[in-house]
Amino acid sequence: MAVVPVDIAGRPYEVRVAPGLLADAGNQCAPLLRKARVPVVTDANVEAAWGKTVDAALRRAGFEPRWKVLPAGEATKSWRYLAEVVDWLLAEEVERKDHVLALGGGVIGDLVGFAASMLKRGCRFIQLPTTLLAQVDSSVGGKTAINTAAGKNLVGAFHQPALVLADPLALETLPRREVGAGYAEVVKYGLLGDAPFFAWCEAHGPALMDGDPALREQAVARSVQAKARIVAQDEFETNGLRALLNLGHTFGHALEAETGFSNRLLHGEGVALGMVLAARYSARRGLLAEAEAERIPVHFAAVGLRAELAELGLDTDGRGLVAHMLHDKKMDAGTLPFLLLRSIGEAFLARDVALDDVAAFLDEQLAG
Ligand SMILES: NC(=O)c1ccc[n+]([C@@H]2O[C@H](COP(=O)([O-])OP(=O)(O)OC[C@H]3O[C@@H](n4cnc5c(N)ncnc54)[C@H](O)[C@@H]3O)[C@@H](O)[C@H]2O)c1
Ligand SMILES: O=C(O)C(=O)C[C@@H](O)[C@H](O)[C@H](O)COP(=O)(O)O
Ligand SMILES: [Zn+2]
Repeated sequence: MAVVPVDIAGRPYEVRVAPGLLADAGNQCAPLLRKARVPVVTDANVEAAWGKTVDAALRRAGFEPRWKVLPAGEATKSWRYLAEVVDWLLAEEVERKDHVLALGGGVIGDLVGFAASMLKRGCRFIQLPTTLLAQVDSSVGGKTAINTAAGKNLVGAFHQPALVLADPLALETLPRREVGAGYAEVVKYGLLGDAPFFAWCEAHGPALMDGDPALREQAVARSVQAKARIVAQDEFETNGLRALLNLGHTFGHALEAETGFSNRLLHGEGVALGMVLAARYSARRGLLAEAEAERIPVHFAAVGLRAELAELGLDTDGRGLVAHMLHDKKMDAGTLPFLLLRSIGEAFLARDVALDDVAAFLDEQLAG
């Protein structure tokens, strides 16, 4: 088992990565659980695929799981389901020192983490991530949120989990499209700070996508190590380091908003397109060699991820996409810092980007 410590000051925790962790969830969580009754929140797809396994694991360890099953999909990260989860946790008489289990992808993790952050001014929670995206990114680092009509993740809190159990076996039931979305966030770690890891992705990405369990486990462990290093040094995204994890997200979140947070574009798919756009925009400004920038869409195409904005068939223009960006949480006194690339493996926050220029660039990309 790989154990990655996340050294957050005052609230350190472990990310454990190993096949079979879901089937052993009761024993893994037992030292943290104070009562027989254990609240578990999940979505309908995950319940169908892994509910019995986790239920049996908890019962074998002497617990009585209580289940709340939500609809699957991004629309669940909303005021409506936040209220529903909080009311349910209150009805279950969850106390501050209790732990809520979040079993699912980033949608469940973000929603349950946010609910836990506000329940009785903060109770504990454990992440049991079941998507590649959640295992490599969303279950670690304590960003929790819901979406609102104004945009992505606009209401939320920093609230760290007490433990993360990443079981690569969970990925065996995950649809290929969802694996691709999670893989985009894996590639992100290479692009933002680890050129050899991007080269590893170029070499192994197609086999990873095809299901190679050893490669998936390596990708999860290496991604979590990268994220843990960053969030331990900048938990609240204040010193510029954690902002690097937002590479591709200003473009990506605008695309998600434009497509209505729907199945038309998954978060990771938006991030993949967003990283291509960030790289090409960096090249347009003379910061990055064009040939380097083009390695990114070539790699995404090789693993079956859409890499061309024009292929999304959006009915908008550059200004329309830039309008969504004005809600970005990086906005600072009316200017929007952008994550750009100096090379593959070196992202940085540029504070001199004019939104009119971004809109003009996006018009070109939309036209293909
Ligand atoms: N907090 C963070 O740091 C952070 C980081 C990255 C992304 N996110 C957020 O995460 C969300 C996306 O997460 P996601 O990609 O995991 O999506 P998701 O939670 O919607 O899961 C994707 C789909 O896969 C299904 N599923 C999950 N696990 C499964 C399994 N093992 N077998 C079969 N089906 C399974 C789900 O029911 C869903 O239909 C977005 O809202 C994004 O903003 C947050
Ligand atoms: O953990 C972080 O920090 C990230 O930025 C990880 C991103 O992959 C994730 O999508 C995050 O939710 C985006 O952050 P936001 O602050 O722009 O909502
Ligand atoms: Zn993301």
